[in-house]
Amino acid sequence: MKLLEPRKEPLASAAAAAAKAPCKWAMKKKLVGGDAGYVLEDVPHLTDYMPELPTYPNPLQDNPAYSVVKQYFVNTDDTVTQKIVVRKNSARGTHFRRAGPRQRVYFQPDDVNAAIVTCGGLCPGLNTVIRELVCGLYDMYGVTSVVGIEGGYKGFYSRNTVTLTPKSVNDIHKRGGTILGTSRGGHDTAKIVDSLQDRGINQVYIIGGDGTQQGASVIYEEVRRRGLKCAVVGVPKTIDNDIAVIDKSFGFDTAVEEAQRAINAAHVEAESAENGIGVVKLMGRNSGFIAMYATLASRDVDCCLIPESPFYLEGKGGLLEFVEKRLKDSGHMVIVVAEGAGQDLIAQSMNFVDTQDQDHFKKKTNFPITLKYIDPTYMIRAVRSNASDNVYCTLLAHSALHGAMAGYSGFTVAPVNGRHAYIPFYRITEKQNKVVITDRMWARVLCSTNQPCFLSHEDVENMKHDDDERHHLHNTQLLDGSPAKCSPNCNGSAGAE
Ligand SMILES: Nc1ncnc2c1ncn2[C@@H]1O[C@H](COP(=O)(O)OP(=O)(O)O)[C@@H](O)[C@H]1O
Ligand SMILES: O=P(O)(O)OC[C@H]1O[C@](O)(COP(=O)(O)O)[C@@H](O)[C@@H]1O
Ligand SMILES: [Mg+2]
Repeated sequence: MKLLEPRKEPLASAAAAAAKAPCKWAMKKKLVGGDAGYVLEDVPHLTDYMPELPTYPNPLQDNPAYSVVKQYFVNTDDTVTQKIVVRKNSARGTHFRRAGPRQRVYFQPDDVNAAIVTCGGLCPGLNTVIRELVCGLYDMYGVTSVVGIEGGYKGFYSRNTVTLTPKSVNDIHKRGGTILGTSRGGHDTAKIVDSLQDRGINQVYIIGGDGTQQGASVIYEEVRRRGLKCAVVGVPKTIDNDIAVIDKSFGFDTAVEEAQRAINAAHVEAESAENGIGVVKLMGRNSGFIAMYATLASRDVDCCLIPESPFYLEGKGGLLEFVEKRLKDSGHMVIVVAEGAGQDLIAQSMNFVDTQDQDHFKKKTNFPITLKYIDPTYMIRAVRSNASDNVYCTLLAHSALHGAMAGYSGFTVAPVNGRHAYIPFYRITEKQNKVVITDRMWARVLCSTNQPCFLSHEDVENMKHDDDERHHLHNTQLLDGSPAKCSPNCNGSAGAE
């Protein structure tokens, strides 16, 4: 395999490209430079536009549960590195502010009026995040006013609020969905901020995916424009695990686990029939992470199809040829298809998956098959979250409310390389995370299924080149105007290995 030549001047060209096409966020970025190429992509703080705000001692220091903690509070200078793999001469690169409780807070418990809203599609763990926000605010900070907004963003101006107490949310983590309800579709930012003002809400926790976080970012801008003391905090949610920068989204583990049940059923059905094919359709309109991880976890899958990896049906090296070969070799097979995979092909030419058209396959291959199609799409996201997601959701909720109490606003919270961090909205909304099919993880899938990659050598080389270009263009501008240096081994894609 051809190795790529080391790039000669990636940093200079990246800086020049950025200068030519300044991103719409350039003015809003809060970047701080340090030694050896260190960059902090900081999040806004209420004091950015309300410099005189008073502070108070953090009530956590009097909490008996925390009395044994060696260091109660996160050092104000602590940051979390975005890139964990470095070389001897690497620039230190991008960092985010470390999440956690601060020594001084900007809200007194009695003054806090918090609101929680869930938006977008469902995801296991939504109720756990709600529960832990409520209990955390009550138990750690002595807050006693928390309301839920029903029905997503629109609920701010079309519904009454519901009072949330530790008692009312006590068991909700054992249920799927969201007790608050959710919605897609548009919303009116001005009306939402009017509602925050009218109700005296000064901390708002917004749980949702990329669309929701973009909405939260605009809400934050409006809150700031009006000069309100209101912390706007995003908690990222996506069943597809397609949010950039963060390690993993909550509910993803649960979804992959639930998908195993469908794959097992498909395997049993396929094994029991002559030339049995079990097809499982999983969520993932744009990103194939659920299909990829469910395939790797199962070991019963013969072929995994995801939106990021193009494939073709007929002819040499096509899917049908592979299916025929695998059936001849082992008498049955399991195919996992992410819903966005080969959309054009499936719609236009085959109806292989959607109509269970067994005659079609027979016509094409002269080969009798028994096809069983399982569609657990909504089942994998409607379940309650598993133990590991419950713990994850608890930490997310705690990190979120520590940030709000400490006066940060206009940020989202998530683990980056295992440590929770406060991330500016633009970093998680500017780009969707996708499976990189030139990374080792996808190779692991191909190895485990032994399926062809359905790509020519030339396609693979072109993709590698495109990835390389993208990674080196991922640069940024410091507050003093100088370009922050992207390190020579910047891999640019969160979660990639
Ligand atoms: N680009 C956007 N800018 C501002 N708000 C948005 C944007 N996209 C979606 N929203 C708001 O966020 C809500 C949820 O978005 P949606 O894309 O449906 O789900 P998700 O947050 O899971 O991606 C929508 O109801 C809409 O009001
Ligand atoms: O039917 P709905 O509610 O639009 O949801 C389906 C879609 O939402 C997704 O699950 C992604 O949503 P999130 O990333 O916001 O969780 C897609 O995979 C799927 O196509
Ligand atoms: Mg979305």
